[in-house]
Amino acid sequence: MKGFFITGTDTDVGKTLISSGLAAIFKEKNMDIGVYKPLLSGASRYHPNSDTSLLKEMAQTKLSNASITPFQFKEPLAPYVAAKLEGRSIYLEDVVAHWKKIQKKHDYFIVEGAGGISVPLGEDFLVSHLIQELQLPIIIVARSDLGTFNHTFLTVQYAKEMKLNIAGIIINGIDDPPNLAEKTNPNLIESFCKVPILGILPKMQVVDAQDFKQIIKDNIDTASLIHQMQQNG
Ligand SMILES: Nc1ncnc2c1ncn2[C@@H]1O[C@H](COP(=O)(O)OP(=O)(O)OP(=O)(O)O)[C@@H](O)[C@H]1O
Ligand SMILES: C[C@H](N)[C@H](N)CCCCCC(=O)O
Ligand SMILES: [Mg+2]
Repeated sequence: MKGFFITGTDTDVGKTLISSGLAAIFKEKNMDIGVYKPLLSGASRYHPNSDTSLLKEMAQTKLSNASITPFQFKEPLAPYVAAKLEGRSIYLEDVVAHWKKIQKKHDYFIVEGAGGISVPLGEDFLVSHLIQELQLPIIIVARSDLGTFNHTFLTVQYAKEMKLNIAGIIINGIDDPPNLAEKTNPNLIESFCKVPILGILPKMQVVDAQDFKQIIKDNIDTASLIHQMQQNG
C-alpha cells in the first residue's frame, strides 16, 4: 500500500488539518486517495467536526465514516484508556483486519494516528506498532514554539529505533512574526534529527480546512510527496 501515516509529537498538533489538506491536494491531482483514522476518542465519527468527517469530506472518498473509523470511544483520552472505561479491549489484529478490508478500495491512503507516536491504542499496541504493521512512511507533525525541539528529537529517535521510514517533519503553527525560538527551531531540528523539514506552516487566525489546503500548497513541496508515494509500496 502506498501513502503516508501522519503522526505527531503530541495531540492537537494539527495532524487532522494536515492529513485532510494533503488528501484534498492528492485528490485534486486525480489520485485515488482514501483516509483511515482507525481509533477516535472524545468524539463521534459522525459529528461534522470529527477527525473522521473532516478527512472524509476533504478526501472526497465514498468510504463510510464507520469504515474510516471502525473504533470510537466517548472519553477524550488515549484510545486504550478510553476503551477500558467502556469495558472494551482493542487488539492490533482487529485494526489491521479493518485496514485490510478498506485498503482495497483506494490506490493511496493517508492514515492518521491518535495523539503522538507512542500513545497506547489498545491492549497490546501503541501508535508505533500500528505504523509497523501498515508499513507506511511517516510524516511527523511538530509544534513550532519553544519546547518543540525536545519533543521532535525524541519522536524521531524513537521512530528510528522502531525502524520506521521517516519521510519528514512538518512544523505547524508558526506565529507572524515568528519569535526567536520559532526562527531558530527549524535548523536546529533538521541538523540534530537528520530528517528533512517538509514545510513550515503558519498559525491561522480563523481555521478553515480549504484555506489550510492552500497554505499547505504554498509551503510544502507536494509534488515531491506525490513522487515519493508513487515510488513506495
Ligand atoms: N496552523 C494552525 N493554525 C491555527 N489553528 C490550527 C493550526 N493547526 C491546527 N490548528 C487547530 O488546532 C486544533 C488541533 O488540530 P488537529 O485537530 O488537526 O490536531 P490533531 O493533531 O489532529 O489532534 P488529535 O491528536 O486529537 O487527532 C484544531 O482546532 C485545529 O483547527
Ligand atoms: C482525545 C485526543 N484528541 C486524542 N485523540 C488522544 C490523545 C491521547 C494523548 C495521550 C498522551 O499522550 O498522554
Ligand atoms: Mg486529529
